[in-house]
This record gives sequence, structure tokens and C-alpha cells, in this order.
Amino acid sequence: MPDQDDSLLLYLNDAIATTRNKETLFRNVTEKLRLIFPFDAITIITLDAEHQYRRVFLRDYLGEVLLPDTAERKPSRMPVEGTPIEQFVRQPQLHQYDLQELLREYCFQPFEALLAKGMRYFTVVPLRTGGQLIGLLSLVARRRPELSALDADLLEKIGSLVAVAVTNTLAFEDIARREQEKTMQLALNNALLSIKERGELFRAIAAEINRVVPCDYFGVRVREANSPTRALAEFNKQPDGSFQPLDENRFDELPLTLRTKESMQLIFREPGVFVGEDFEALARRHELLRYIREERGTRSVLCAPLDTTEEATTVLIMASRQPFAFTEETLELILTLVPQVRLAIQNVLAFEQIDALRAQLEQERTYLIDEINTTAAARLDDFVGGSAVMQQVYTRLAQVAPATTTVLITGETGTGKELVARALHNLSPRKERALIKINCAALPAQLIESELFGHEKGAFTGAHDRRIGKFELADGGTIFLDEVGELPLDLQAKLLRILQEKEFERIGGRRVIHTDVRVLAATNRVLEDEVAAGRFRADLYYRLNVFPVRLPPLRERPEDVEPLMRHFLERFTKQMGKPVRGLRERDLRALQQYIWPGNVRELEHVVEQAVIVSQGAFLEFQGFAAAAQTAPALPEPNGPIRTLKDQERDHILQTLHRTAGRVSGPNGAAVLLDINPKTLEARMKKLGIQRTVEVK
Ligand SMILES: Nc1ncnc2c1ncn2[C@@H]1O[C@H](COP(=O)(O)OP(=O)(O)OP(=O)(O)O)[C@@H](O)[C@H]1O
Repeated sequence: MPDQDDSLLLYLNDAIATTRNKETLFRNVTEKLRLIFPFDAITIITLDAEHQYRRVFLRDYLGEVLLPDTAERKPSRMPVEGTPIEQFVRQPQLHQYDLQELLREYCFQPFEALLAKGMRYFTVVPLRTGGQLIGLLSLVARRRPELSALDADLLEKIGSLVAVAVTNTLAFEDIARREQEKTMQLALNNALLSIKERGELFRAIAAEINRVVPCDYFGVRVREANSPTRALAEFNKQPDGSFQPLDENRFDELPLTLRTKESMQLIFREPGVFVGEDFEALARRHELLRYIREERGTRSVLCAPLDTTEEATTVLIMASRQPFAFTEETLELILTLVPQVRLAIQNVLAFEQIDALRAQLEQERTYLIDEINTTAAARLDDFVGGSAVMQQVYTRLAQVAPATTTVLITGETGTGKELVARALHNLSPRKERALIKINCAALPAQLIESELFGHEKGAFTGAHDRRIGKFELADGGTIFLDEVGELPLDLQAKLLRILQEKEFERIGGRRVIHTDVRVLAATNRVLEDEVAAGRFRADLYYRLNVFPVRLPPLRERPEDVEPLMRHFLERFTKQMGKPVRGLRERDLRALQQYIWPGNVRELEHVVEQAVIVSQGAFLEFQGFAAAAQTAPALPEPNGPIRTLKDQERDHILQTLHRTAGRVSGPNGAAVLLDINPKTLEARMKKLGIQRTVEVK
């Protein structure tokens, strides 16, 4: 049939030169071939340059669907080694085989399936262009094809034409793919450059990628050593095609057995596609994947590592309910996007960090402004009083200030414990960061925890927003736990953990937060006694008492009274714009002899009051004069002994007199007497002191 052959060749030549559409082209080619050669199925495979991998380029079963389980359903790149194709590649000539014989040598599932469909004969035509073997054309038939020498010659020629067509098509596909890549990269770039919010950014990435590689799940997860993986962002595709973020806590509903660290560890660390049987095998081995398969109907997964550092691996994961949703090509495409996506993630995380720092700075700023308004930063120069006991204190302060050592400041009320804490902070390298004060006695017990550790949004009723705790706020700075002896026992345990491990969690949060905080604590209680009474944890006491600083009460250093007095006098006179007045010798002596239960603070108040009320040439200590007369601690040697009750009654009365009847509050009698206002009220009741009657 030479004429017919020539016209076929001409036809093919023409078709190949003019048809750009792969499907039309090969439909035409196979139809023509069938007219000449009685084959039942035609397959074209292509080979890579090293002939190690094969891809199915086209299958045509002439109307009869064969091999329903394997056709196009594998990742398209498959190895050559170990298959009969190895043999064809080694001797690239036109060959005819009996499938049964081939199968004796090789175990090859596609051929077994062909055989099961009644196919017996297999003709291989090498596809060559420019002397290079680029693929194979195979023709399969039920009946043995009788090929003449001319037929064989024709087939070889057809092979050459088909090879050109295949190469052209591949080149076109390659160009189209690169264009697609470029378009995607451009689209992604636009999104990545303009979006700074994490959720939105990842949603845009998911949507762009989904346009080319459809998926039902898109996520970026991070694996860190020794902890379950966590998501940077995760989305599920909705029926309307939009991507909705997945609930961060959705794994909380998992059966406990699945929430083990091992199960929650990321299994994907290499780029790969897991489809069909590969996915099923993986799901059988990995519990969590099996669960996701059941719950979400996931049947294939693609993963592409984005970033690997010593501490963490970040992986992009796509999943689909289709069993063969991804191929090696899709993976290659996704991998070309990795550098962009990595950069975008780094950007967005950097933005978040900046935001977090800005928020922290803002909080610190607001806090500091509040603080500055009430108290200025203290230095050692601010301490007045050169008594020997105080000299020892100053030396200890100067020694410990530059270290990160925890300091426990003890002393009666008003002895200057807070002043010491401020001085320690300001003398330390942390002075540029915040000094955060927490008054452990002034907070309702149920709020202290949130105050110290912060809480997540919705952690408890009323927690509308996330709140940063003071320990987090003080990161890099100092925290001052005032009245630490008042801390409830359960919080003592939590405080101990921070001191030991330097980490904590927000209430309602699962993330462990590390913090670098120097702790200063103060109390006017004798903590040893509190420990003995079971009200204070011994282990916490030892943790806090690393470097104790005890502030002596004013009565133990009467020589400091005068300089302190003069110091306050100068301050208040200036502050109030009052004229300078003299100090009577007897008043000074009375002040020095007084026992000062409220210590320096009480002295400060006495002077303040004197500056306010004095009119003449001398300072008047009206309220104090009475106290000074009755204050001597020792009674007359031979005088009548007064009962303790009387003594107590008088003492309370004097104090109330001084505070103009005020029991509680900063200027109340309870502060001066260093007892709880409720306790004072109870005592007053017991002693028959009625505020309104007695104090006018
Ligand atoms: N040595 C000192 N020199 C100058 N001022 C002092 C000195 N000691 C204390 N003060 C002042 O006395 C007042 C009370 O001090 P501070 O608040 O530090 O005492 P505190 O021991 O923390 O009291 P509390 O136990 O009641 O909290 C403050 O105004 C402080 O500035």
C-alpha cells in the first residue's frame, strides 16, 4: 500500500504542522493508525533525558475503557527500572512481544490488566527526534498483528513524526506551564506585597494556588522539636469556593490518645505527593492522618517544606477529598512558589513581631506614665539618713542592684521598701525597661492570676479581650511584688513555677510564654512566721529570700529622724510655697523620742500636716504634741501599772485623734497602727470606742 502509506505520512505531517491542540492531534493520529493497523489500544509514554522515569503522555483504547484503576491515576512520573520498559529502552527498535512471555520475566501490573482484558500482543515503536529517544509508542492487540517489512518501515516513520509531535506538544505544555507559573507568581506577588495580616495573606495564597491546583484544605504548619505541630494558618474550602480559617483549637476535640505529642508531630518533612494507595498506606501508619481521612474524607495530600531551621520546619500542606488530586507536576509547580511564600511568611511574622513589640511598648508606656505621675525613679541619693544600720542597707543595695538576683525586702510599714525596690531597678542594667509593681494585697484573689499571667480572649466570663499579664509586660525589666506575704497559697505555687522555670501560660492559653524578669518582693510580715503557720510556702520563701534586705524601723535609728524631718520639711515648704519656719528644740526632741509605728511614712505625714497648719514663726505639731507626751514606751518606774486593754484603748484613741477619725485608707489609723482596718474596727468595737462620739 505505498500510496496509502505516503498519503498517511503526508496527512500526519500536515496535521502535526498545523494542529496545536494535543487532543485533536492525537485523536486524528490514532484514528488514521487504526485504519492501517488493527490495534485495540495505543499508548504513548515519554522518557526523561536519562531514561530513568516515564510519564504517560496519552492513552487511547479505541472506545473501550481499559485499566480503569490505573489510567492517569498515578503520580505521572514513574520509574523505568524494574519494568519491561527497561528492556525497550535498552534496545530502542520496533519490537513485537507476547504479553504472556513478557510477564514471565516481569511482574508489571498494567500488562497483567491488559492480559485480563484479553490483550495478547504488544508492539513497541521507539520515538526519536534528533537521534534522541524521547519516548515509546505501543500498540496492543488481541490478535497477532502480521506486520510486513513495509509496515514496519511505515511504523518507524510514523514513530518519527509522532516523536516530533510529542516534542512540540511537550514544548508547548512547558511554555504554557511556565506562563502559568509566572501568572501565579505575579498574582501571588501582588497579594504578598500588599497584605500584612497573617490570616488574609494565607487566605490569598490559598485562593491563588487553589485556582491552579484545586484543594479542600490548605495549611502552613510548623514543627518544633518536642512539641506538637502548630498552625500558622489553616483553611478549609467551603462549598462556595471560599477559604475559611479552621478553628485553632479543633484538635481539642480529638480523642486523648490522638493528642499525644507523637501523633501531633508533623510527618511530612520532605516534598511529596501522597495519593491513591500511597496515601492509604500512610494513613494506615499514622493515627492522626487516619482520623482526618475518616472525619474530613481526605484522600490525597501534597506537602512542600517552606523553611527548615535548626529549631523548626515549616511545611505547606494541601489536602483533597479526591484520591488523585495531586501529581508530581503540581508538586513541582508548588515548589517553584516556595521562595516567594517563604519570604511572605517571614515578612508577616516580622510585622507581627513589630506589632507585638509596639503593643508591649505602648502598654509599658501607659503603665510607666501612670507610675511616673505617682512616683519618680529612685536612686541611692534619695535615701535620707546616715545611721549605721542604714549604711549597711545602702552597701547591700549597691552590691545586689546590678545582678538579676531576687531580692526580698522586709521591714515594717513605711520603712521605705518600695523606695528600695525602685532604687534596685534604677541601679540595674534593666533600668531602660519597665519596673512593674504588683500589690498582692490590693487585688481581689480571683483577679491576681490574670493580673500576673494575663488571659486569652474568652478564658473566663468577662474576658472579652486578650490581656497581657504583668510578668509578660515586665519582660526584660523588673517586677516588684509588694506585700508578697498576702499572696494566696494557690498563686504562691504558680509564682514559684515562674521563678523556677521562667515560663508560664496565660489563663485559657496553651502557649508557654518565656519571660526574662527580675523579681523583687517586699513584705511587712515576718515570712518565717507565715511559713511556720502554714500560710506561706516554704519553697517559695526560699526562692524569694535569695538576698534579703531588712529595713530597720525608725525607732531603731532615732538619729535619722532629724535629717528625714528636715528633708520632708524642705520638700513640703517648697511644694506648698510656704515660708520657712523654725523648729522648736522640744518638738524635735519629742519627735526623736516617739516610737513611730508608721515609720518614715508617718514622719512624712506629720511634717506635711505641720507645714499646712503652722502660722507663726515656728512649726506647729498640734496633733503630734499629744502623742509625743503619751508616747514614751516606758511607764513611770513606781507609778500604777495600767492594764494592756487601757493602754491599747488609749493608743488607738490617740491615733484616731491624729487621723481626724479616719480608720482606713492611706491616711487612716489602720496604716499607722499597721493592722488591717477591719481588725481595727473590730477592736474598737470591743474596746467601746465609737468613732463619732469620741473623735470630733
Ligand atoms: N530613707 C528614706 N529617705 C527618704 N524617704 C524615705 C526613706 N524611707 C522611706 N521614705 C519615704 O517614706 C514613704 C514610705 O516609703 P515606702 O512606701 O517605700 O515604704 P514601704 O515600706 O514600702 O511601706 P508599706 O509597707 O506600707 O508599703 C515614701 O514616701 C518614701 O519615699
